[in-house]
Amino acid sequence: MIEVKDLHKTFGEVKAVDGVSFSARDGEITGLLGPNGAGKTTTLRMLYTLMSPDRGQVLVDGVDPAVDPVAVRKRLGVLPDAHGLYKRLTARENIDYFGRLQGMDEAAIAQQREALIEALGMGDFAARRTEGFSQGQRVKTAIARALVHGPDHVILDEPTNGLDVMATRAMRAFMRKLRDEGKCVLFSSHIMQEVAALCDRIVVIAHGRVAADASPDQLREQTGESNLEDAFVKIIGTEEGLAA
Ligand SMILES: Nc1ncnc2c1ncn2[C@@H]1O[C@H](COP(=O)(O)OP(=O)(O)OP(=O)(O)O)[C@@H](O)[C@H]1O
Repeated sequence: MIEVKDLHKTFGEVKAVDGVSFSARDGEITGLLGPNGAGKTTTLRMLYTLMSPDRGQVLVDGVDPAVDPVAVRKRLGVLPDAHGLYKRLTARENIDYFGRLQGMDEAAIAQQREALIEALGMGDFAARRTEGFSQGQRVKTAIARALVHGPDHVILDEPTNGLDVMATRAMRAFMRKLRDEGKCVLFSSHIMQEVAALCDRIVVIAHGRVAADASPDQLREQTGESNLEDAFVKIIGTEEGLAA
């Protein structure tokens, strides 16, 4: 379980995250939905130990990354907003390298890597250098790399950004599979349909604050809108920055 308590982060004049609290449970997909610039990426970065909060606390299975960042990183698989693949390495080599960084032995790396290549449909390009990969191929490689050590929790920053319809469907199916394995899946998106299609729980973020935190059904109920898209617009107060 991932818990976020009263997180704050300011960059100069910009209050990027202004008191965000929520929980993401194991065996559920939690979506952070918000318009461009709402503070989603900054929140996730504090969660996966890339950035420290000015104030507030993150707990991953009760462990605070400010106290034990290595223990937290072992529990997390992270697809960051910039995928940063090593372009001279093949997809397989990129995955293996991360397994070694996690201290795994070669047999375990090979087994996990091939299972992920199969699950993500990467067989056609796994032996190629990542230089020149399409967006979908890059995202898949970055996800396989993030999951090679078998983390309990998965954090994905805009996982379907730039993917075509087929790749998006495959990514959604993969996220459901992770959820059904009991993992805690937390992802960010500014695409309402995405969140509506996938999430057990939706945390709506606007201007660095949580504007709503509920299941899709509860959101419909709370707003009195049967259509989730209308419910989101009502909660956020504007359609700006949200893609249907
Ligand atoms: N390193 C930084 N330095 C200065 N400002 C930043 C930095 N990171 C984020 N910001 C600002 O903080 C605010 C929140 O940005 P953030 O990237 O968290 O939003 P987001 O919800 O992920 O948006 P998007 O959907 O566009 O990716 C924005 O105004 C952004 O310009």
